[in-house]
Amino acid sequence: MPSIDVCYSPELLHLYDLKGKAVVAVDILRATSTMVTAFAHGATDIFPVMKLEECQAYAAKGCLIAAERDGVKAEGFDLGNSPFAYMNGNVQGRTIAITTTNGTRAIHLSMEADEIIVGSFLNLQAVANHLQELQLDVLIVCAGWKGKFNLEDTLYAGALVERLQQAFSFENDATLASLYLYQTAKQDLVTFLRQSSHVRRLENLEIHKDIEFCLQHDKFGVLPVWQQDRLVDIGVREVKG
Ligand SMILES: O=C(O)[C@H](CS(=O)(=O)O)OP(=O)(O)O
Ligand SMILES: [Mg+2]
Repeated sequence: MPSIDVCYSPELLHLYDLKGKAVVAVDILRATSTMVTAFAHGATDIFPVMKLEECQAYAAKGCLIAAERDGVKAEGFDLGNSPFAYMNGNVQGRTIAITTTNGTRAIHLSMEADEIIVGSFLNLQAVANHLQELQLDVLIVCAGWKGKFNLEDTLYAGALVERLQQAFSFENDATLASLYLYQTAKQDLVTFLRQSSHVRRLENLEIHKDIEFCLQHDKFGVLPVWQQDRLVDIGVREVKG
């Protein structure tokens, strides 16, 4: 039986051997939720990049360029990090280059894995189904915030563990803790996260609509995976609304 484990921060990745594993990179608020939303609305591929200048250079290649710093769209970019900015037909058939504070970094630091999958509550079951087919050991990599633990990515880890617990073994405290946290909070994730650092940090930016959106389960069947130098969607292209 393959195993499942949770890494609470990209800064802890040096403790794990990623070879032979499938990594699920997660940044619920909001980078991976936004990437999943972009694919669900027709984006063809996504380049997650670390630096603003690197991202800007993709404009010359015909890409839409997206950047978030301090929770807001960086100046001179087409898009920020709100999923709602990707829903009005503007990303249909387009390639996107994106850089955010935490999510794109988590993806880049996971490059040694055999497979990198982008997870969010929005495509929770699509990820769970894929992992059951793959039969690789799984490491859920929480993007956290600037190297620190966060609640929202841990809740997602617990939700994925709950869906996979019959088919995967887990004998580590990180996985158990994420599962227990999710089971405590799942009746009302929005209320549970009210005191979280992300909600408090970005409260003035009025992103409550984004938070409620990103906490919806199984809205999309998309399955972004890393292929060669970019993310592509190998899931079911179905927008439920
Ligand atoms: O845009 C977001 O929601 C966050 C902003 S912050 O760094 O958590 O303040 O970025 P992300 O890379 O999606 O975590
Ligand atoms: Mg985040």
